[in-house]
Amino acid sequence: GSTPPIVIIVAALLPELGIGYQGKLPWRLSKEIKYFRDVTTGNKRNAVVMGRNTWNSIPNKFRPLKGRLNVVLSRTFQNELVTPELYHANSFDSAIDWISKDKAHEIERIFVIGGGELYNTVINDSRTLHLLITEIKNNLGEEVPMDTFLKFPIYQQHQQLEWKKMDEDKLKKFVGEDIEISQNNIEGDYTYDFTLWERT
Ligand SMILES: COc1ccc(Oc2cccc3nc(N)nc(N)c23)cc1
Repeated sequence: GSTPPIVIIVAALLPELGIGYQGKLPWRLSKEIKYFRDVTTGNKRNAVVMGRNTWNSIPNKFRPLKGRLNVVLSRTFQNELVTPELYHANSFDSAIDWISKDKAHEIERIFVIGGGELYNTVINDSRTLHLLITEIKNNLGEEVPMDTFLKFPIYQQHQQLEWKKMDEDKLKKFVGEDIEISQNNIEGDYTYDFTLWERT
């Protein structure tokens, strides 16, 4: 069957595009987590694809992420449906192939949810057409400890940009009208905006 749209969803600290420190998110932004849960859950069944380290750092009681087909990638996995909510795959391609063939689950969207290694591979996959990036800024301009960064070629001015940031109307249409989109959100030391980027 045809492959459902592949969407990267990530929250990153500008300008370096930091996303983590020692396997954890450096911030706790409650409205942002609600946005992540609501967008990836959606109204029809979606898949969330993640690397093994990301899966292992989700507390047991919160995994699999509920209401979504969880797909975990590891080079040492056999390709197998472990439970109706959990698929193991040994590559991104074999995961996409299985999801595309799997009629039982009619997946609407495939969300890539981390971590860094998977993000930096999937951004270069021509099948990835949408990025949902929560752009975070630190209000105090202080250094936030980070050790994982997005290598996304989208903020460079000089090169012919293949990625374009869409306006808020397109973001609202993409995530669905029942998702509350507020901008310039302030929580603790951070201010953040929800953005949608499309490959031209
Ligand atoms: C440690 O496991 C996980 C780490 C990160 C993760 O993804 C997210 C968690 C919380 C909020 C998130 N927000 C956005 N915009 N994107 C993600 N991928 C998020 C999901 C699981």
